[in-house]
Amino acid sequence: MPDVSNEPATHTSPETALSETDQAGSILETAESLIKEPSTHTSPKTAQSEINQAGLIPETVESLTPELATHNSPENARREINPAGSIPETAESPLQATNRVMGSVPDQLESPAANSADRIHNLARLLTGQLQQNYGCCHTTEEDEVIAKVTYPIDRHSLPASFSPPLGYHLTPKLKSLLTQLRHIIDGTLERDHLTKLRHTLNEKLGRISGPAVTANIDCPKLLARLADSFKFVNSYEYRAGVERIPDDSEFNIGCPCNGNENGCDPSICDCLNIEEDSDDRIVPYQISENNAKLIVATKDFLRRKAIIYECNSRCGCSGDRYWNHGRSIKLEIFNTGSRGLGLRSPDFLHRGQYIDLYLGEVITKAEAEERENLTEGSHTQSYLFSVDWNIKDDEDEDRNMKVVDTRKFGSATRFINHSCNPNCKIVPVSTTNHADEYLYNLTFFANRDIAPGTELTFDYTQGEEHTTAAEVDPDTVPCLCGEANCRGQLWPNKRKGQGSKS
Ligand SMILES: C[S@@+](CC[C@H](N)C(=O)[O-])C[C@H]1O[C@@H](n2cnc3c(N)ncnc32)[C@H](O)[C@@H]1O
Repeated sequence: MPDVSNEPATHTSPETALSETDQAGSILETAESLIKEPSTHTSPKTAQSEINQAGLIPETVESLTPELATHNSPENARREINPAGSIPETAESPLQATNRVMGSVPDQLESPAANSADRIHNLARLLTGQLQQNYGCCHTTEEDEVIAKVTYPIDRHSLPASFSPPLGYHLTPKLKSLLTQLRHIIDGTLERDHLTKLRHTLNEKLGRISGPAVTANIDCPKLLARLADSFKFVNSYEYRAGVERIPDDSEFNIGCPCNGNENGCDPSICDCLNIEEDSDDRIVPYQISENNAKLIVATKDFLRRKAIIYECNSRCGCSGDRYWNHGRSIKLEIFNTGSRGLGLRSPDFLHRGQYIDLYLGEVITKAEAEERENLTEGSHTQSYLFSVDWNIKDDEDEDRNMKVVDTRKFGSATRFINHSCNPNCKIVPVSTTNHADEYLYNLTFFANRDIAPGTELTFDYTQGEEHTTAAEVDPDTVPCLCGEANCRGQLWPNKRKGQGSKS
């Protein structure tokens, strides 16, 4: 690594000089082509007028380059900065001179009026002028090319490969500083360009979700990249190999005998009205919302129960249009919660019992879920598996028939719903068009209380299971950061990572 500092050791230590050089790496690369040309192409005078043309520097070139002020030819300039020669003695120290010179540059470069492309362009021109002054090189055509490259960088790799001053020359502190600034500005621009691209990609993906708008408000580049690059939003289940399904036209797929009147199905005969687990109660799960006559919501009583909904459908005597709110009717926003990764909220007011959305993703077999879980075990703490196990009776049944919804790579917006020990949503199993397929149904979110706009939506990942107490926290399990007064301290008991279970 060459010594790139011509300052006395007291001003720039070798370590600092080296690290500055490293920092300026890609700028040095950018500037390489500037110094390949012989010194005859552009005189210092031309350089000065070009720099002034750029509208950057109110002062003269001489005032910006005091070490050159007394020299009119590149020859002299070369001798001046040649390490073999001596730095002329002036009234001020080299550091003072550098500070004085550099002091005026950042102000202009940081002008809030200038956008990043302008700033790069201006800085590149300034840098070009400085290189011309110091090394007496720079061909206008080549300069234009370099300016074009740094002004409109497509990516880091489009910049030239390396830069070093001509043999026997050192970079002045001012040039080093300019190069470093250019590097920072280019880096900032590349990052902003990258973020803009990611946002665009993500917005396109979000735009393909059916129903009211789903938006993303994500400031963290890493989270944004994860979502834009490696996640696909889906509007229905994605069935994977080995998942067996009973066809919709199966003879076992029958509807209720109700002929449907304005009171809905008859609880005494309706086969769709669900039967609560461990009871013979037939429950009517819906009612018209007390606060919004146009809204059908899950009843308060139903939200307290552990039950599945068999929704009436086209095979029913009532023609299936009575109880159900078909499709999502609220807007959603994915946002960065900070400590718990991404989360979900709605800008709309949600009424207690209001249908929110489905939990969609890849439908896989239990064996496949175990394989996927083993593959990711230990590499992260996030889990996106939800068991569809409402009708599973025993271990054998589970091994043979249980399906799991995996939302790690494919999913709906609800896959961003985080856990809370005091949740405002509930996930309910809902069988819709195919009541015959007892091993496959929808996982459906409802508001279990009124929810103000902008409130994070949460549900209990161990809903329906026995809960541990805060005193029983397993230090090896995923700690819960819901922040509620009744927080149990962990997401899943006993190191369990899968979050799904019977509701
Ligand atoms: C289904 S994802 C929820 C979305 C997730 N936050 C993300 O950024 O993709 C479940 C994961 O979110 C995180 N998480 C959810 N609720 C949490 C909580 N209360 N405390 C800590 N982490 C939580 C855990 O990493 C968990 O494995």
